[in-house]
Amino acid sequence: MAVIYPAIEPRNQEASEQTRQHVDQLTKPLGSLGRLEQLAIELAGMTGETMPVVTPPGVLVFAADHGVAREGVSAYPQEVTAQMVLNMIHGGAGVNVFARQIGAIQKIVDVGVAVEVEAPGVYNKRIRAGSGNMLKEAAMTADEAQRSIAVGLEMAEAIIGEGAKVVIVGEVGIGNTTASSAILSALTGADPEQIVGRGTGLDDAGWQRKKTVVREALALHRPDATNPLDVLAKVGGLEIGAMAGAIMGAASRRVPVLLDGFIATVAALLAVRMEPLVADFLIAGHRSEEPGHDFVLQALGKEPLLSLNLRLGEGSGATLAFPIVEAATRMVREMATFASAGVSDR
Ligand SMILES: Cc1cc2ncn([C@H]3O[C@H](COP(=O)(O)O)[C@@H](O)[C@H]3O)c2cc1C
Ligand SMILES: O=C(O)c1cccnc1
Repeated sequence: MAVIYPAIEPRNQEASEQTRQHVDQLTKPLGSLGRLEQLAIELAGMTGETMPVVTPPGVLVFAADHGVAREGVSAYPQEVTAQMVLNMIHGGAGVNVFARQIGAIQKIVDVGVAVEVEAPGVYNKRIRAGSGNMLKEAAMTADEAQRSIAVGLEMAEAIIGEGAKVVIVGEVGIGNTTASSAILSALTGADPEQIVGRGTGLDDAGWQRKKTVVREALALHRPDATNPLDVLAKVGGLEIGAMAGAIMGAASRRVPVLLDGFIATVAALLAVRMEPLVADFLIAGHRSEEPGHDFVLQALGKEPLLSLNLRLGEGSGATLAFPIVEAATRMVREMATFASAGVSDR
């Protein structure tokens, strides 16, 4: 299968400029709403609407397992992935709580959990029963990597078709901070020593082991930094490919993407390396505790909205940041101007 990447248009500069002029007429000292003003101007460029609407948001959670989990690189066992998928179907995961709070459309997609979770409500897009152990073999074939991207593209279309005006991508997959770290090292040349973190909470010995696993997997496969698909196939993960596809799909529909933590942001970097204009549609939701997150945010040139010491994933940090994004659009639509309110301008 050869996945065809959708065309992506840059931001609409005229819409941004009109929104900038409107924001400067609102009843507040010039520039006093700081980054909220910048956010409104960026949202106008992304959507092409001078008064953008971001409700309802859509949350896509992609789930898959990782062969590398067998190397003791997570504080939790692999069964947790399937168990958390079931928990999400019942609405009990962190992301579900915060997604309900913001009135989000939610979808949970199985791209390759080790043991199939048969529950109504799970989108079955299984490509294989977990990726290969990157320490011994490629995580996926090139074909499987392309199929994972296609799943993301399809799910972005589905949630946008149901009305989502912002897309949040989340994930669950024990071992996926190892895969994300390997992708980030492969794409940027970052030293694993600097970007590999403790994930779910590894102790010192586990953390050292995880760094060694990433270093050895990269030495074994030598992924081509200029070929994001090669990187995804060799040291990536099924849900990470799907997240990259969904991010690309949203960007192609001019729907802003609100990024979650380390894993989602690494998926965004993959998407940007595939189609650079994707970067125009990204908003960084929060800064995760995972040390590689700061590194990948810098690579993308994005400053996060929140810094709450989160290290959960699932899309949780992005759902928490959403009210700020919504506030930026309400500021544009609902605040009075100096003229309309009869307030003296300077
Ligand atoms: C109960 C539980 C719920 C989670 N929700 C997200 N993650 C997060 O932790 C995992 C990645 O960390 P590592 O690479 O260390 O395995 C992923 O499942 C991610 O979504 C969870 C992890 C656990 C244990
Ligand atoms: O930042 C994240 O996305 C993250 C960090 C730790 C564990 N799972 C996810």
